[in-house]
Amino acid sequence: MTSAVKVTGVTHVYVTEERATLAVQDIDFSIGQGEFVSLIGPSGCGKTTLLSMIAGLILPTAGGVEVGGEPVRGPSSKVGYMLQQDYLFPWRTIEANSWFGLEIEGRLTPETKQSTLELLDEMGLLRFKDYYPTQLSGGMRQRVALVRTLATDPELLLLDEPFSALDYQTKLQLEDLVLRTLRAKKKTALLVTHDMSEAIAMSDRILVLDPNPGRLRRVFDVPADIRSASPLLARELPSFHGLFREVWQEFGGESDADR
Ligand SMILES: Nc1ncnc2c1ncn2[C@@H]1O[C@H](COP(=O)(O)OP(=O)(O)OP(=O)(O)O)[C@@H](O)[C@H]1O
Repeated sequence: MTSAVKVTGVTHVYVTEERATLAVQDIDFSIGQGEFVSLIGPSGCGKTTLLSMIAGLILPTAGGVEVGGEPVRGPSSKVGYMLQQDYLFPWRTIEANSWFGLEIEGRLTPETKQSTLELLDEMGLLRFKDYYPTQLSGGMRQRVALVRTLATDPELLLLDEPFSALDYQTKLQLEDLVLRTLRAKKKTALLVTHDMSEAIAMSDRILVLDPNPGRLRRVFDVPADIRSASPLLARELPSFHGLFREVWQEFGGESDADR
């Protein structure tokens, strides 16, 4: 079966007038169709660099990236991006913000408008369609950003800390909504997060990166009982706590057993 994402021997060096920075080196991994994978690691280990290469925003210095079996040579409508900030246009209504990606791709038709309204309905936002972003809460705005990302029907979603600016309760609710939606639509997702609990609660697999330069340190498979639970209930399972300890130790943390 073709991988949804294939990263092979990828290295990226940022070159400026002052210096060259080896951001990531010799990274290999693939993501299966419909799989949800998280990328975690200390600040500066190259998470955003990797996402940018998969999105086709920057090119690898060495190695290659494939999405849906085709080499990535630039941005593509196969890939959707959701970020920490929602980047909604304040002068556009929620409905018009939701269409934005379709408009840019020249795909705004009565049918795609209708399917966007259906997505707004799925996210519990239909009655706010004529509101403006400033009239919505942070969690609602991120739900609009999710609708805008899904409206173009990408195969792959790149999620760069989309929950990190939200309060804890809203974050858990949105994690649940995003996971249910992506599973139902059989989308492939790669999430960058600093939150180990979030990575464990949402993912099928977790990739841990080392910094300076960014390298793949370890891959964790998330047990089936966690994967079949909601992100909220997953956090109560004994296997969740076991995996949390293992990942924590990988980062150099201590457990009670070490003391
Ligand atoms: N545009 C750029 N020009 C030069 N160096 C860069 C650029 N972007 C990132 N870097 C460097 O590349 C390395 C990896 O950065 P990157 O932003 O990918 O890490 P990250 O893991 O996403 O960090 P964080 O968790 O803090 O967001 C860092 O050393 C960073 O300083």
